[in-house]
Amino acid sequence: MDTFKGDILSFNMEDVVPPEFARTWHDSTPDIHVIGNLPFSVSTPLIIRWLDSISRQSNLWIHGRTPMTLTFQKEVAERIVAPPRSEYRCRLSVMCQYLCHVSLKFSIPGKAFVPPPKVDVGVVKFVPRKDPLIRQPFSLVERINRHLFHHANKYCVKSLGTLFPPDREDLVWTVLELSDIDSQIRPFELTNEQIGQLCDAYATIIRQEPDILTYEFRSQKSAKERRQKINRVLALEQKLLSSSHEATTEKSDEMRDQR
Ligand SMILES: C[S@@+](CC[C@H](N)C(=O)[O-])C[C@H]1O[C@@H](n2cnc3c(N)ncnc32)[C@H](O)[C@@H]1O
Repeated sequence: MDTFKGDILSFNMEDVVPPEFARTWHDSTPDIHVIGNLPFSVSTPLIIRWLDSISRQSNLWIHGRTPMTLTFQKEVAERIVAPPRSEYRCRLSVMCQYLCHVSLKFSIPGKAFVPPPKVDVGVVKFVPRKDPLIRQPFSLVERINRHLFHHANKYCVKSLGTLFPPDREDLVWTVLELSDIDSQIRPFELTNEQIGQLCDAYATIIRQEPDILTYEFRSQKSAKERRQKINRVLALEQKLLSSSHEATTEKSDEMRDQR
């Protein structure tokens, strides 16, 4: 049996598989199974990378819909499989579920490991879907979900507002109209299919107005915060200058009086 050593985050598994195991995407799953007892620090970034590969049918998934069974911190496993309206529903739920059938197979108590982690472990099986539930590029789906779940419990209209510049609020209403989504539904209540409709509507808008894709709410927000901070420093400087000016004036008045 061959052994490979390396960083799993950058390891390309494409050449590990003998060609006779390869299947086409729409065939049944190949006789290959990825099994990993992952360190918690690696599991989430790794699954995101592998989901990106699944969406492109690259890396190991060039050989077909290879399933995976992987360990996660129990709470992360709950998030991965969380249905709409669940308290665990988040960006990770949608990113995993739109590309894969996911199931929480079982949990392992932390004390079963040596050394025991402080939390329990959830074992999740992923089987790539023949047809993804959302037919848009992974980066676009990722962007929509990042914005949507930034305010998972507020009305959708608020989360969607962060996708567009403040003077283009009209586009929020266009997205809602095109996707036929109620502005008062909350992101954690949305089904994967509804999120797909939002992604399609957003894709339609950026085809017409590509600049919108580069709008970053966070950098706008931090630019605004930076401006506010600079203004506060300038105001403080001004205050210090005027109080030292007052002190100098008082002192020269005092000296004049003494003279
Ligand atoms: C939870 S332990 C599992 C050990 C063993 N595979 C088992 O099942 O008992 C995770 C292992 O992943 C290794 N590891 C951590 N980061 C890694 C990375 N980026 N690439 C590959 N291995 C990594 C750690 O050194 C550790 O041995």
